[in-house]
Amino acid sequence: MRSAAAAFALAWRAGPAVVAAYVTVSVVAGLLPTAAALLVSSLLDRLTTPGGGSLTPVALLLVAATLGTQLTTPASEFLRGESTRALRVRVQGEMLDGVNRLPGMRHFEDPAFQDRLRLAQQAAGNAPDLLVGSVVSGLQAAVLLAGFLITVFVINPVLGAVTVLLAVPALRTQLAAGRRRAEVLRDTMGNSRREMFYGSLLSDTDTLKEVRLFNLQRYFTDRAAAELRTVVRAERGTDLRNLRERVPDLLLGAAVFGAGLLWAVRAAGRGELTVGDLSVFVTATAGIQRGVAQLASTTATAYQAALTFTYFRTLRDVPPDLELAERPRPVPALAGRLELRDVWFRYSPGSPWILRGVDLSLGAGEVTALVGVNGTGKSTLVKLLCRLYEPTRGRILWDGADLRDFDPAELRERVAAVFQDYGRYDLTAGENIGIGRVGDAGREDLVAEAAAAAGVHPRLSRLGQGYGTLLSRIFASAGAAGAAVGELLSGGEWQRVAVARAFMRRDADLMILDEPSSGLDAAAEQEIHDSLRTLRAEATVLVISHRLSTVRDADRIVVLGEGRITESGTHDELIALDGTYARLFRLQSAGYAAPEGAGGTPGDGGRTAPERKDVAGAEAVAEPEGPPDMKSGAEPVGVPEPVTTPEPVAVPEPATVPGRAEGHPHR
Ligand SMILES: Nc1ncnc2c1ncn2[C@@H]1O[C@H](COP(=O)(O)OP(=O)(O)OP(=O)(O)O)[C@@H](O)[C@H]1O
Repeated sequence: MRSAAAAFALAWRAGPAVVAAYVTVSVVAGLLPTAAALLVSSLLDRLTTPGGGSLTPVALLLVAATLGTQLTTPASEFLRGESTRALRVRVQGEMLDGVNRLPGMRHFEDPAFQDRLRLAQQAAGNAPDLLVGSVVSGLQAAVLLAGFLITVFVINPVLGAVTVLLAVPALRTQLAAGRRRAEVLRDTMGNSRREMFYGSLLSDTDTLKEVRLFNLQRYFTDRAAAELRTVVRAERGTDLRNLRERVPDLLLGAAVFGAGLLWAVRAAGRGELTVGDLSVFVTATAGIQRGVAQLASTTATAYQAALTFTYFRTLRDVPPDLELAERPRPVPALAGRLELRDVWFRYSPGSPWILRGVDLSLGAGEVTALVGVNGTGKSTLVKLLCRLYEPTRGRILWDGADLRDFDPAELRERVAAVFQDYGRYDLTAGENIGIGRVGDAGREDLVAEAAAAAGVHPRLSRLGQGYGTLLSRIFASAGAAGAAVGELLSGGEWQRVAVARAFMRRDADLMILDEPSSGLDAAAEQEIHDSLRTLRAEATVLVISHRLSTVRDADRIVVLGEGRITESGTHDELIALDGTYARLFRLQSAGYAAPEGAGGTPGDGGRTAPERKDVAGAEAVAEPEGPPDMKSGAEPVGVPEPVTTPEPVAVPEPATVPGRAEGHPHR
C-alpha cells in the first residue's frame, strides 16, 4: 500500500496533469459499460411495453455511451504512455541520484548490494509504470464492478451478495500469485546476474581474445544456459502453482454465473423480470465476471510491482558507506603532512585484515615511493587516501585534520590519481583526458597540455579526428560522411591518457600514481616523472611501483609488508639497512646480470615479452645495476609473502583510537 502511494506520489510529481487526466478517463471508461447496459435495458423495455416512452433520446444516449467507450480506450492508452514517459525521466533521475548519493565504494563491491541494485534498476525501469497503470486499471475495474454489482443487487440481492463473496478468495489468490512472482524475481536475481555476466564474456572486447584462444565459447554458453534454466524452472514452478490455485476460483465463478442466468431466465418466463431486466442482468453478471478477473489480475500486477518497487525505494534508504560530517570543514591546501596513524583496514567484518597498524607520514612536496610484493595492500592504502573507503581503525590526518571531517568530494578535488585499474572510457580522446577536471573538459589548450605532459599529445593529434576521435569500438559516432568513426589505442597509450587525465588536476595537492609503469616503457616512465615535477613541483607525490628504478630517486622509499610499514628511508639508507628492499635490489641486479637466452631472469619471471624488453633492455642500458621488479622477482627468493590472512583471533588487536566510533574489528 505504501509502495502504491509512493509510486503515485512519484507519478504525480512527474506529471500531475497527465495523471489526473489518466485517472479521470479511466473512471469514465469504468462507468460507461454499466451506463450502456442500463440504456439497452431501457430501450428494450420501451420497445416491449406499449406506451413505454420515446425511443430516440435513449438511442442517442446509447450512441454517445458507445462512442465514449470507443474513445476512452485510445485516450487512456495515450495518457498511460504519457505518464509512463514522465515517470521514466523522473525515476531515472532518482535512481542515479540514489547511486551517486553513496560517496564511497564499499557497497558497490558487495555482491548482495549489487543484487539489490539490479533489482532496484529493474524496478525503476518498469515498477512505477506497472504500479500506476495497474492501480488505475484496478480503479477502472472497481468502478465497472460497482456499477454492475449495484444493478445485480437491485434485481437479485442474494445473487449480488454471492458474487461479492466469491470475489474475495479470487482476489486473495491473485495477491498470493503476485507475491510469489516478486519472490521468484528476488530469489533468482543472483542467477540472472550470472547469466548476463557469462553471456557478456562472449562478446566483451576485454575477454574475447582469451575466449577465442582457449575455446571457451561452449564453456561460458553452458554456464549461462544453466543459470537461465534455474530462473526458468523457478518461474515455471510459480506459474504452475498460481494456475492450480486459480482454477477453483474460476470454476466457482462460472457456476454462480450459470446459476444466476438460469434463475433470471425462469424469472423472466414467469413475468417477474422484464426483457430489459433480463438483458441488463445477463450483461451485468458477465461484466462482473470480467470485472473480478480484471481487478484480480491488476491487483496481482500492482502487488508484484509494489514489492519490486520497494527495492527502488530502499535504495534511497541505504546508509552512506562513509561517515559524513554534519558540518564538513573546508579542505585547506596541504602545507604540512598527510599522516596515517595506526591505520587498520579490512574490506568487511570477518574478512582478513589488509592493513594492520600502518603509520606513515607524507611530507608536503615530497615524493614518497611505496613498494611491496603483490597483495600487501598498496592499492588499498590508495583507496583510503582518496577516501573511497574509511579506515576500519586509526586515522588519516590532512595537516592534522581527520579526513572524516571533510566532504569527500571536496577532498578528492585536491587529489589526482592514476589507479592501477584506470578507466578507459568510450568517449573522445579529448573527453578521456578532460574529465580529469570536468569543469575544464572543454578547454582544448589544457587538455593538450596535459596530454603533452603525459607524452601522448603527438599520438592523439594524429588520430583521424584528433582529440575529437571517439576511442571506442563499442559505440560508433556518425562522421561527416555518415561513416562510423572510432579508433583504438595501445595499452601503453591508454595508460598515458590516464596519466594525462590526472595531470588535468595540475593544482592537486596530492598526486598518486599506482603502478604508473606497468604499460609504459622505461623512458616513458621517466618522462612522466619529470613532467609531474615540472607540472607541479610543490605537489605531494605517492608513487607505487614494482619497477624499482622508478622509485630510486624518491625522497623516501617505504616498504609495506604484512600490512605494516617495515622499512623506510632513502634508497641509500635502505641499501645500507640491508633489509627487504636491499635484498630485492640485489636480486634484480643479479637478474640483469643473467646471461642472455637463459630463459628469463629472476627479475623478469612474470613479465610479458615487451615488458621484459623494457626492463632488461632499456633499463639495463640506463642503469647497469638496474633494480628488480618486486612483483615477479620478489617471491621466489624468500621475500616476504603477500599478506597472509590469519584467522581474526590471531591478529593483534589495534589500539582504540579515542574519540572515534570506528567499526570494531570484532564485529
Ligand atoms: N574490494 C575488495 N574486497 C575484498 N578484498 C579485496 C578488495 N580489493 C582488494 N582486496 C584484497 O586486499 C588485498 C590487498 O590488495 P591490494 O590491491 O591493495 O594489494 P597491492 O599491494 O596493491 O597488490 P598488487 O601489488 O598486486 O597491486 C588482496 O589480498 C586482495 O585480495
